Amino acid sequence: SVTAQTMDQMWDSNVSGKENPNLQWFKDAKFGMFIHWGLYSKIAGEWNGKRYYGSGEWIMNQAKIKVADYNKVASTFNPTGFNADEWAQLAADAGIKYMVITAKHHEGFAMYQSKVSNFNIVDATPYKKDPMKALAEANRKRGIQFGFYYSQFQDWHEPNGGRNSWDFDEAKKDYQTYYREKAIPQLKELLTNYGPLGIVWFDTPGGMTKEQTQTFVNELRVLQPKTLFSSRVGQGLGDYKDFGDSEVPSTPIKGAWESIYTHNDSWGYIKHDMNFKSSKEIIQLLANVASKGGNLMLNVGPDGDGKIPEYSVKFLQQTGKWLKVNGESIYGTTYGLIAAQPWGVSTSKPGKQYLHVLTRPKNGKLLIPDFNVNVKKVYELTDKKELPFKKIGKEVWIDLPLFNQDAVNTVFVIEYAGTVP
Ligand SMILES: C[C@@H]1O[C@@H](Oc2ccc([N+](=O)[O-])cc2)[C@@H](O)[C@H](O)[C@@H]1O
Repeated sequence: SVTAQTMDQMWDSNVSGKENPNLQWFKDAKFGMFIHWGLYSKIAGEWNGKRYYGSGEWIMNQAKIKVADYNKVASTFNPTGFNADEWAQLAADAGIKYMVITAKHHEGFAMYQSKVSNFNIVDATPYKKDPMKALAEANRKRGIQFGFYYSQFQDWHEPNGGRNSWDFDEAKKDYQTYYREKAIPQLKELLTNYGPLGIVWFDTPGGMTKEQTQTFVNELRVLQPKTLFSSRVGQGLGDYKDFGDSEVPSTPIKGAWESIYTHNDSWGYIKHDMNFKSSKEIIQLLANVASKGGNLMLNVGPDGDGKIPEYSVKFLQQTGKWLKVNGESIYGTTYGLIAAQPWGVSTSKPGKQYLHVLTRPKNGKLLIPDFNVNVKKVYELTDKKELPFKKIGKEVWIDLPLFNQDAVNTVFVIEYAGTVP
């Protein structure tokens, strides 16, 4: 049988140990959209004719671009192609239940109207509009939870912000001044001006002691007590755990957690990175993450004109088509009680195991080597057609119907009585 690791075995788990009561929607959601969008989206991975690879949102750091030069990018940033309903509708069509977008990334530029710093999309660009107002509304209309990513420590625009060591001497920085004068007031704007937020997604803590982080968290939580804080707030004060980038735990994990993945190889838009994951890869990744009890938040990187790349649109819509008929085997499930097998993985609901057959056994005979419970019936999820099965000791053998070999994920349901040992 399957044993799940519990959170407190993880270093940065929620030290209070008591789970945030507002986590259920998150745990049932299973599938989220991450959006990295900023000035780096216009730079698109090329600076002074030189192409950069990896994470496009790091180009200011990779190319050691001076703040004075980087500011100029804002003066030509004009995403007239941005359409909030288009983005939220894509999320809905893809079967996505929550969206988290970068309000401010390490570059320090606010992708919303900020009274705290004029280095923002309304005051520093010809665009002069706040896209986050419309995006929050467009998601709310579709019942999609909405949240912001905020780089609380790294800010390469600010003399006292973290980690711009090519303009400023890191050792001379007073991070507390930056937190007090920019990060905290901006986070308060985000928790005040865009309606109820499902999530604040913090990234890479730094420059604060445990006590200072506790004060920081308390000061923000009072604004929206229900909002979930991601684990990268640091010091174990988050509500759910985020694994490293493009990382899935090897075994099931109890508690709320999330795997985050790029759709190609970059979070921010890079025009020369076409290595997009197919819908087959996305659907199988989602099943894999769900089988271990977690959420998948898949990223898209819109370009400088506010358009989501066509391959992201195409492959997400295809993923949505699969979820429309198979969503029962993902949404609201918990980790599978049948360990990963050569044919695929499992997810759970009370008295049910969903078998995600990613690779059809050549002879059509599917083996569950260790499932010593009273199996009541087995059927295919989509057409509910019952299938013959036999129990031999603790083994369960299922005769699979013919289905096309390159089907990305065909789901069968086992209904059983009793508890899986
Ligand atoms: C989602 C990503 O998060 C961070 O990168 C990290 C942060 C932490 C880890 N980690 O803990 O493994 C890995 C990449 C950012 O630097 C990056 O630009 C992107 O936003």
